[in-house]
Amino acid sequence: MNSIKARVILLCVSLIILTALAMQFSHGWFISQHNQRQMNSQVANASYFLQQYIESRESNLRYSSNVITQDFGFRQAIATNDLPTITSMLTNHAQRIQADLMLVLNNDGELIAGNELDFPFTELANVNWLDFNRASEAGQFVEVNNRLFRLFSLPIRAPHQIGISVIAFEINGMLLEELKLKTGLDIIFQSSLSDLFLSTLNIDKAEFETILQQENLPKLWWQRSDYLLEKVALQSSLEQQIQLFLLADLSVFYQVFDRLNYSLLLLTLVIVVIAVVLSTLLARRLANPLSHLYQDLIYRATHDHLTAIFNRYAAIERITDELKRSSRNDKIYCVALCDIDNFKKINDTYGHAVGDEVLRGFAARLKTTLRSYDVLGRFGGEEFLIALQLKPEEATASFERLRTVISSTPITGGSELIPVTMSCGVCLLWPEDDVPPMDVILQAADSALYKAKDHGRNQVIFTHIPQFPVKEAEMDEEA
Ligand SMILES: Nc1nc2c(ncn2[C@@H]2O[C@H](COP(=O)(O)OP(=O)(O)OP(=O)(O)O)[C@@H](O)[C@H]2O)c(=O)[nH]1
Repeated sequence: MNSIKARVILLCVSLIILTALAMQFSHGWFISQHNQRQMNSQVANASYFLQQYIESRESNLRYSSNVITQDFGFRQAIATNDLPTITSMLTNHAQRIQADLMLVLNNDGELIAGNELDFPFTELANVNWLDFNRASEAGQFVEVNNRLFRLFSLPIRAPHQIGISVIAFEINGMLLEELKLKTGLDIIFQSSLSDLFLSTLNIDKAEFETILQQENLPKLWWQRSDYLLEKVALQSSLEQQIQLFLLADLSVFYQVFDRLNYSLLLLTLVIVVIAVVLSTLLARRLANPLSHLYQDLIYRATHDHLTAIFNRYAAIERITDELKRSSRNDKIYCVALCDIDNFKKINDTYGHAVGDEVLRGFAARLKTTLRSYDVLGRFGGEEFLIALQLKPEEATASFERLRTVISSTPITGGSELIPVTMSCGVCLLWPEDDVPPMDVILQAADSALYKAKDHGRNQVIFTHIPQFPVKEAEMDEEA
């Protein structure tokens, strides 16, 4: 592919991919930050909602419980320690106000009676009612028979305090599921001292303990936390043994996030494909004229405009490169300067335009005679530079053939057929010798050319660089 075209396509596609990647990255970063903020605020709202729910249910019960604590018959039953009456009244009232637990303590905090329960009444004896009573103004979470209750107390006065009424509602699985529906989060109550564990998650206490111990923070920027777990500070729970946790499952958020990401990725791919197509079209429109211009410039810089062969500098450059790179082994390198004989006379006789035509014809004839990998360049004026790689025994014949190709047939100039001869000075370079500098080679060839002119023109004179003696024997062999 044209290199300008390839570069334009590469540039456009790289820019698009870079932009798309930056978009993906910033989008991912902002969404995940947004998710994190959303989750934090959802957890905070849920925590507030839970506390409000518990407080409002508690205050409703407080209000309804006042009816019994102020009931004359109830107070009389307590004063006379009429346990059957107290139990029956507590049971009836508890059913009416939907309290799960209604107890009566004496002023010393000892349990006297309670409503009918679905677990042995003796379990209540395990609760430290004295401690509970001390902090009874605020509601308390208390574990009874491996079940969790929210309790509060009310004094029973007649008019002096004759006992304490304890009222509670149970926090059970059903209630937690209901609260989960309202908050959207998983709720976990557990005791730090016993086996009590209530949760909307499908795991047991041991598994939850493992989750608690795990560090849930992602270590690397592309990693994600699967969940957000927050401990809710309970205002008061006896000896702080009851703990409440809220857990947000982040996978739901990430599902939406991933779906968005995949559609963005797809969009990016579509954009990249469109970019490739458009940049190819753009590159074609840009590159074609540019590459023509570039090739034209290169051609002009390296070719002689009259003869359409290499100019002096391009020819010298190629010869220098070949001398550096080529492994000539058994071949010699011949650098020749060939000059049209008495060219001034042609100009003078036929005019400059015909002279130009002769120069063109001369170059063209040499070009068709030489091999494609031989170097032919216009050295200046009517002087030409030729470089051939030959076996030593081929050198004389090859240059003689060139000389004869020129002299044997006249060159057409205008309506004239003009006989032309050339003289050549050839500098021979042997493969085992060091390569002399180019100007030294050219100078040697020029001296040989001068000799050829001096000896009557239309001939080829071979030479060598003085410190690189010519292998006479090999040349003679061929001659
Ligand atoms: N038409 C034409 N003439 C050129 C061009 N470049 C150089 N010349 C002429 O070539 C002639 C070269 O003349 P000389 O240097 O005296 O050489 P010569 O007449 O060939 O004589 P010898 O080289 O000694 O055989 C000059 O008259 C230049 O003006 C060219 O591009 N076109």
